[in-house]
Amino acid sequence: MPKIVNARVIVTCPGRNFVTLKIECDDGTTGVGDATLNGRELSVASYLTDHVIPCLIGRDAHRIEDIWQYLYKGAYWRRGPVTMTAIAAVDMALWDIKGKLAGLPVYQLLGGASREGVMVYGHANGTTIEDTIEAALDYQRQGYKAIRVQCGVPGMPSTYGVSKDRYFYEPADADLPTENVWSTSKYLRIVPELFEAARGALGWDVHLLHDIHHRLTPIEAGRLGKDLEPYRPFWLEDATPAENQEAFRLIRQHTTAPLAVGEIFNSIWDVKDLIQNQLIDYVRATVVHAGGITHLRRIAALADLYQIRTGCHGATDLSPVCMAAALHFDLSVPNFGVQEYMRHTPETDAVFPHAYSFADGMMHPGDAPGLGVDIDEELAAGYDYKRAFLPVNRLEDGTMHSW
Ligand SMILES: O=C(O)C(=O)C[C@H](O)[C@H](O)CO
Ligand SMILES: [Mg+2]
Repeated sequence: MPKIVNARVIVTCPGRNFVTLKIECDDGTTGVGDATLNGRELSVASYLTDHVIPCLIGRDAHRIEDIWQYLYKGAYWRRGPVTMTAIAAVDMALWDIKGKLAGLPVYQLLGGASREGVMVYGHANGTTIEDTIEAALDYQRQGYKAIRVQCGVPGMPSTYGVSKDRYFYEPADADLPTENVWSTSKYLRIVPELFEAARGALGWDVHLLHDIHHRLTPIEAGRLGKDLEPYRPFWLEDATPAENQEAFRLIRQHTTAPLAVGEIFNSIWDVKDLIQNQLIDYVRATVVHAGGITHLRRIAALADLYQIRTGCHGATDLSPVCMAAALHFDLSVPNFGVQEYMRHTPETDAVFPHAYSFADGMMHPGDAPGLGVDIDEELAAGYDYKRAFLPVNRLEDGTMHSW
């Protein structure tokens, strides 16, 4: 048996913070797992170092399911983003080790490829509709088959999804939370105009996506869905906060726009009612925040019964280790829908050398044994952790709102 003899957490900041778990077996085989929780990074680092790693030493690295159950049930305190991100990191690292020992890429261990490649969507954004369309045309020229469109809201100094850089979006931008301002009525006016312009410029052969980022009430989301229906959106994401899964029923009653939700979900219980009542079309839970490949497969299997497809979160705060794990998952599950791909900076890519690749709107995890990704520890050591927070959001009168 490959016995776990060592595990350590590596915190690095090649442009943004990443937390990585590296597990080592007695034969020298190592595996890596992403443990990054944006804006709360050190809590997961501590959870792993202080409470998980001591329990891993001496265990059989092949027993992925048993270790998952041990960490989930054994903590007594179940679920939550910190716990589930820590479990995910262990799970990813163990799949990586199993693949390396088998001499196979992880997707082969998950049942093999169910498709030739993984369709990804890129992020087109700009302060104005014109800038956003220009960015979207650039993505279309690069071969993207699916593009998320977000633009600034006139009268608002900043808007979610609009970045300073064309390709790299970093919302965790300050060592104390930046304060944004939000107006639902102004937002609801601009988005249909954006979609009309996007269809006019890009045509109908490209999928258009949009992220509402938890800001609307269910009935406001129903209104927006209706307004966007003529432009055939691929999905509307995070229309309303999802703590109350029932809220999506009201949106569903008013629009046929497909609904996606789940990037902040951490377990199957967050999405169970949404799936079983067929209130959504895409589940956005991803490997790092939802308990690893082992747990995400369980979520996908439940979703598949109800013809709901996957659409994993893939923003830049999910490290290339998570991206690799997500691509193995995406390639193998029968009910894959789309994968988000917000590319990492060259500094990040250098710290995490990886086998995955992009061509013609599709990605592939590559055929290196394991996850096909590693961390260059020497390079990582050159980038010290830098405290960073996600923004907070207020209405124009100062009331706190969801960011
Ligand atoms: O990529 C998306 O759809 C997001 O909503 C990005 C999130 O704001 C980001 O990952 C938060 O850390
Ligand atoms: Mg989102």
